[in-house]
This record gives sequence, C-alpha cells and structure tokens, in this order.
Amino acid sequence: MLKQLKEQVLHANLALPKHHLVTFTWGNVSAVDRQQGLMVIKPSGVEYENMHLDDMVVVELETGKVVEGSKKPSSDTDTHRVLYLNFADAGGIVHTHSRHATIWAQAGKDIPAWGTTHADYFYGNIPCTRKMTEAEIAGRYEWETGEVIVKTFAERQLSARDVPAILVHSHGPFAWGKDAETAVHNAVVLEEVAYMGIFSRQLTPDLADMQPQLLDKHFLRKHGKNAYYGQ
Ligand SMILES: O=C(CO)[C@@H](O)[C@@H](O)COP(=O)(O)O
Repeated sequence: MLKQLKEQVLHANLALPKHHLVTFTWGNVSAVDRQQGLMVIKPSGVEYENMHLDDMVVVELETGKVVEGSKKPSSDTDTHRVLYLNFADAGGIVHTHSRHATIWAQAGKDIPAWGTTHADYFYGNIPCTRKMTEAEIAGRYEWETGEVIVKTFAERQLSARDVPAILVHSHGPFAWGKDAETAVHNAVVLEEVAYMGIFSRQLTPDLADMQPQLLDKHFLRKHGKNAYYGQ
C-alpha cells in the first residue's frame, strides 16, 4: 500500500542526516495521501542508516490508527496529523532539532526576515510559538504541540502557504511543503536563515527588518499567483 509515497518519505528522511539537520534519530518526515486519508511517517527511534522501506508506517489521518507497518510510528505523529488536518496545502512535514533553528526556539524568538535568502522562501518572520502550558504537556502533548502551532498561525493571521515553517518554544522547528522533498528543502533553508540570523543580530543588535519592498520582490516572484506553493 502507498509504495510510492513510502519511497518518497524514506528518501526524505535519509536526506536529513545528509543535510546535517539531525543528530542520532532526532527528527522525522511524513507525507500525506489526502484522497485516502492516510499519512506515511518514519518509525520511532530507528537509526537513519538502518532505515528501510518496510519500516515506514502508514497511519490514518483522522484517527491516528496504524494501518500498515510493524514498527511504532514516530513519537511526533500526532503533531504531523494536526498540521495536515489544519494546513490544507501541506503534502509533507519535517521536524528536526537542527542546531541553529533550535537555538531560536529555545530562546523563544521569531526569526526576523533580514535578507533575500529568507524572503525567497518565507513571507515575513518565522514565528516562534508561546511556551506550552503544564496541562498541555501533561495531556496529549504531541497533539497539543500541533494545536499550539495552528493557534499561533491563526492568532498572527499568518498563512501556512506563505510561511511554511515554525519554531516550537523550548523544542525545535517544523517545516512543510507541497511534498516531503519540498518540506526537507524548506527545513534546510530554515536552518540556514537561523544560522545567518544569529550572526546578523550579533553584528547589529538592533537590526531592523528588511525593506518590505524587497521582501515582496523576492517572495512574490517565486510564490505569486502563477507560482506553486513551496517553490
Ligand atoms: O522531538 C523529539 C524529541 O524531543 C523527537 O522528534 C525526536 O527524538 C525523534 O523521535 P522519533 O524517532 O521520530 O520518535
């Protein structure tokens, strides 16, 4: 079942260590088949070098029930489910603990739009969520993580198409795209702009946001009405 999607998800997961986005098993990629209401995600805690096609786990989007696969799905499965259920254009999702994006998440700070590398992919700041509450952590933690992400987008009136990434406070980044490969691409760019941003702020502590005209120029020519999400 879903052989092609499993291959895409395996390939995307194996791209994480190649791009230096993960240490040990700290990360996961999934992709969704919306017609069938199913998502494919990597297994929990399996080393990337030992990960195979048969290890991919198929999960029902609505219920979280595992419908195929002998291994436990990623511990972040419920967060991915909430994002697919709320962000209609997301076809693939990535979570990592990539170093520089995680530094911003631990500091609880948005990554400001400071240059065209950022503007080619993200139409404004990359938001950081609020801290999760004790009740959220004690409850359905991974599901609540997804809810906090969705609420952050709603409260700030952001579009998941325009800003395909977020930082979860005290945790790390999530990125998405039209498919698993694009989601990984966006996660790589997120890590790059996080890295550049730390040094930009060090060199100029009161650095202002980039010119709105330059943000528009770079984002809209790639993502305007004739361009496709995530490209
Ligand atoms: O966020 C975390 C742990 O803090 C997880 O994403 C990470 O360890 C990966 O877990 P899985 O192997 O996907 O279950």
